[in-house]
Amino acid sequence: MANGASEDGAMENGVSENDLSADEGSEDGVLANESSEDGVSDESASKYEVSDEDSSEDPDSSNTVTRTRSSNPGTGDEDGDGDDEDGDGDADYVDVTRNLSEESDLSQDPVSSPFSDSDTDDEGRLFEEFLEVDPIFSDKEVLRPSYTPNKLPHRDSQVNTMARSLVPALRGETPSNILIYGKTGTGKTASAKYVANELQETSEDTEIPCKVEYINCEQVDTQYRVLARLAQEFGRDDVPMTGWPTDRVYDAFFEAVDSRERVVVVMLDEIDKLVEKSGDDTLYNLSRMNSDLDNARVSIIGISNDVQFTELLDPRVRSSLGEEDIVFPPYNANQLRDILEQRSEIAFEDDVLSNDVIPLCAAFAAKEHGDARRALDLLRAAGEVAERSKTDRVTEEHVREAQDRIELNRIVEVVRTLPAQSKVVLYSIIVLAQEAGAKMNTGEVYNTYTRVCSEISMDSLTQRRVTDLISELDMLGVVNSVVVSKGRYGRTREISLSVPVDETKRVILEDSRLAALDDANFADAVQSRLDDTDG
Ligand SMILES: Nc1ncnc2c1ncn2[C@@H]1O[C@H](COP(=O)(O)OP(=O)(O)OP(=O)(O)O)[C@@H](O)[C@H]1O
Repeated sequence: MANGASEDGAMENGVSENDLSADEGSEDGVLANESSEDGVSDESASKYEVSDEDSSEDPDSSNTVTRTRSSNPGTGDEDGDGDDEDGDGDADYVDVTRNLSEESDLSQDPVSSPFSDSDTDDEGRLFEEFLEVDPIFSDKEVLRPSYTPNKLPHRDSQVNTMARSLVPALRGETPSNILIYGKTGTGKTASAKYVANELQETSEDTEIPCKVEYINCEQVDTQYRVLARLAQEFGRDDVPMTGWPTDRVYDAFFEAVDSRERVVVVMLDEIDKLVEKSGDDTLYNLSRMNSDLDNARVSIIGISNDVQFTELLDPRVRSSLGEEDIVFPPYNANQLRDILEQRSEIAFEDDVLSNDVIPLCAAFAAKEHGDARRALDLLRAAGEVAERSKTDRVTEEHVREAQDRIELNRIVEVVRTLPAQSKVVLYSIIVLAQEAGAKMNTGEVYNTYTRVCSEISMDSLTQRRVTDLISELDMLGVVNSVVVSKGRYGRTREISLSVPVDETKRVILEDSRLAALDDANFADAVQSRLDDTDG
C-alpha cells in the first residue's frame, strides 16, 4: 500500500515533530484530538488527552466509505459467493506461532549461506543483503483487515448488547433483529463476527442449533442473490445465481430452512448497499418469514456505516429491523493505542517498536475519524518502511514517512478518479501555481482553463460551472479555496493547491485525453494573463 510516493511527494502531515517529544512526562499522553485546518497544530499537540471516554459519541455515520472486507472466518469467503475477496484463503485465524526463524537463521549464520564467500561476485547477493537485518515482523498478517482478533478492546458494551439480544436463540426462541451503525473501521464487522462465532460454538451444546449466515451486500446486492445464496447454504445447491423467478428462489430457501428446528441469524453487512441497489423487499420478506415458518426461526443483523439508509425503508420494515440499534462510536486515540498494543504483540518481534510509534499511529488515526483499520494500516506501513530501510527498529520517522505515503496514495486515487473536466481545471491551477505563484483567483483559473481546453480540443464549460468544480476540488482536499475581502473592490475567491505538484501532474497526464498537455507550454499565456490583470 505504501507505494507510489515520489521523492518530492512528501506532504505536510498533520502531527508535528514536537507532538510526541512534548509528551515525555505523560504516561498515557496522546495527542489532543482537536485539529487545526492543516492537522494537529503544535499548540494543540502539546495538550494531551488522557481521558478514556470516547472522543466522539456522535453516531453520525454519514461517511459512506466502503471497502472489501475480511473473509468469513474459516472459509476465506466473505460474502459466501464462493470468492475469496481478500484472497487470503482461510487466514482469519492465523497461526500466531509462525515466525521468521528460517530467515533469521540464514541471516545470522552467514557461513551456512551459499553466498558467504566474500570473493563470490555480487550477483546472488541480493537476498543476503536483506536477510542480514533482523526481522521486524513476527506475523504481519495480523495487522491486515482479514485477521479477526478474538479480543476486541473497547467494544465490551456493544458485544454484550449483541449477546443479550441473541441469547434467546440458544433457547430456540427468535432473537431480536439488530441494526449496527458506525463509521468505517469502528469494529462493527469484527464485533459481529466475534459474537456470531461465540453463538454458534455455544449452540453446539444445545438441542436447537444456531447458524449465522454472513453476507456482504456490497457483492451480493439483490434480493435474488441474497435468497439464492441462503438457499444454497441450506442445501439447495440446485438454485442458480440467476434465472429463476424470485418467488421460486424464496420458496426454495423457505423450505430448506424450515426442514428442521433451528435458529438462523442472517448477517447482512453493508446492508445500505442492498437497499440502495434493490430496495427493501429482501428485508421485508426475511422479517415476515417467522409468521409462516413451522420449525425454524430467522432473525437479521444489519450492519451499515450510513445511518441515513433507514429513511429508504418502509416504516414496517424499519420498525421490525431496528428492534435493537447498536451504535459503534469512533475510537479515540487512547482506545486506538490499546488496539494497536494488543495487535503489535503478535505482529512484531520483541522490542522493535520505539516508544513513540504506537501513540503516533493512534494519534494520526484518531485525528482522521477514529478508524482502527487506518491505525493498523499505518502501523504496518511504518514497519514496512523500517524493513525497507534495513533497520531493526521502527521509529517515529518511519511512521511519519508511512503517513505521508498513505496520504499521497489517497490523493493519487482521488485525482485519478476525477472527471476529465475537473482534471483540466486542476491542471490549470497547477500551471498557474508553477508559473505565477501559489495563490490565484477564479478569473485567472478560468482563463488558463479555456487555454488548456483549446490545446486539447475539449469543449470548455462556463465560468460558473468551473467555479462549482473548484468547490468540489476544495471539498476533496485537492485545492484550498477561500473567499477573501478586497475592501471596496468587493470579495474574491483565493485558490491554492493543496497537493504536491509533480505527483498530481503525473497522475493527470496519465489520462489519455489530457496526455497532449505534457508538451504544451502555457508560460506565455499565463504571463500575458497576469499582465492583463495587473493592467
Ligand atoms: N476493538 C477492536 N479491537 C481490535 N481490533 C479492532 C477493533 N475494532 C476494529 N478492529 C480492527 O480494525 C479493522 C476494521 O474493523 P472492522 O472491519 O470491524 O470495521 P467496520 O466498522 O466493520 O468498518 P467498515 O464500516 O469499513 O466495514 C479490522 O482489522 C479489525 O480487526
